[in-house]
Amino acid sequence: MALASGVRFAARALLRPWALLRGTTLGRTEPAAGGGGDGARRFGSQRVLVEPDAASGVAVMKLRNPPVNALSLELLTELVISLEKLENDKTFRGVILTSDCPRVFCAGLDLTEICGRNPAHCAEYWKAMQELWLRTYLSSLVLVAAINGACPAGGCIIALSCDCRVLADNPKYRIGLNETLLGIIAPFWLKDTYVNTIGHRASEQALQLGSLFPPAEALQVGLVDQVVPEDQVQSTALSEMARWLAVPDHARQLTKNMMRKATADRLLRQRDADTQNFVSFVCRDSIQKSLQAYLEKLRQRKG
Ligand SMILES: CCCCC/C=C\C/C=C\C=C\CC(=O)SCCNC(=O)CCNC(=O)[C@H](O)C(C)(C)COP(=O)(O)OP(=O)(O)OC[C@H]1O[C@@H](n2cnc3c(N)ncnc32)[C@H](O)[C@@H]1OP(=O)(O)O
Repeated sequence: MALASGVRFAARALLRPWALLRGTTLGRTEPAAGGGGDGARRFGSQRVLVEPDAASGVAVMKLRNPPVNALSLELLTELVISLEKLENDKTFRGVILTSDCPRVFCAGLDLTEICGRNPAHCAEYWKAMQELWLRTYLSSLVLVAAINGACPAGGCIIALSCDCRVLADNPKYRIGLNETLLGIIAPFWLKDTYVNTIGHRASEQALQLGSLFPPAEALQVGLVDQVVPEDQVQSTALSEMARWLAVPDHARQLTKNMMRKATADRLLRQRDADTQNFVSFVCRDSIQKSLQAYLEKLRQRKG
């Protein structure tokens, strides 16, 4: 009951994002720990914490959906709204995207959103996923992913939509698109994003094998730009940000658009068909069974 109303609330907000601003902490600012002036005030929502620094024009956006930052409908909605809010505020030129959950950047799709759900819910969920990807991939802001934990599947896609990726050097923090291992297929726009980042041959191999790369291999294949000790992820992300912000915004933004527009347009042209494909695929009995089995395996793995 509570979940159903939460989902309806999130869905309404996706259509009318400002609806979510009422009755939540989103849009409300509060002093950041140890902060004083306007530049140190933070805002956010239940699942996304935003720490803006007006002086530098950089905000740190933290995913906070424990235990593993699975991309629930609510988290997707709140991420889109928080990003939009920063984009509309001309004070900000860059965002560092990171996790507030220990050891996990983002576990990808929230499998409970597509297991045992009706087609209408799966469609609504997938549209929210498309929306987040389009918003991040085409964002006018510089986005740096400070990857401080495991980063499979949908988590990897969020990181790949950023302009630059810094990964903590921990063998448990693997990154990649592992969909095939769940018996599902990455949609074409995830595949395109992969190819745009690591090239065709490497993507062909990694996608079919469902490879999750440990840090050194992720660096070697070009999936991330830097691998650094865990306690240096944030500072390195800030240094990267400074490098990107040294470029005039208009030139960088137009260049980003030139590089990414064709890929995004491909999804924009076939958004409804992509949604229908997704829904008919995940609602198949055989796919539902393999998703259930995968979730069960994850639950049993514990302890
Ligand atoms: C022909 C047309 C084709 C059209 C397209 C069709 C399909 C496209 C489809 C999809 C694209 C999919 C992309 C995805 O993102 S799928 C999700 C893939 N994610 C994973 O495989 C990650 C799974 N999780 C993990 O490996 C680990 O949890 C992780 C390494 C992230 C963290 O490990 P840790 O040991 O810290 O935590 P756990 O004990 O494993 O988990 C805690 C808790 O969280 C639950 N959980 C984990 N991941 C998910 C998830 N993705 N969704 C929902 N719930 C998750 C886990 O079950 C535990 O729950 P509980 O036991 O505490 O109840």
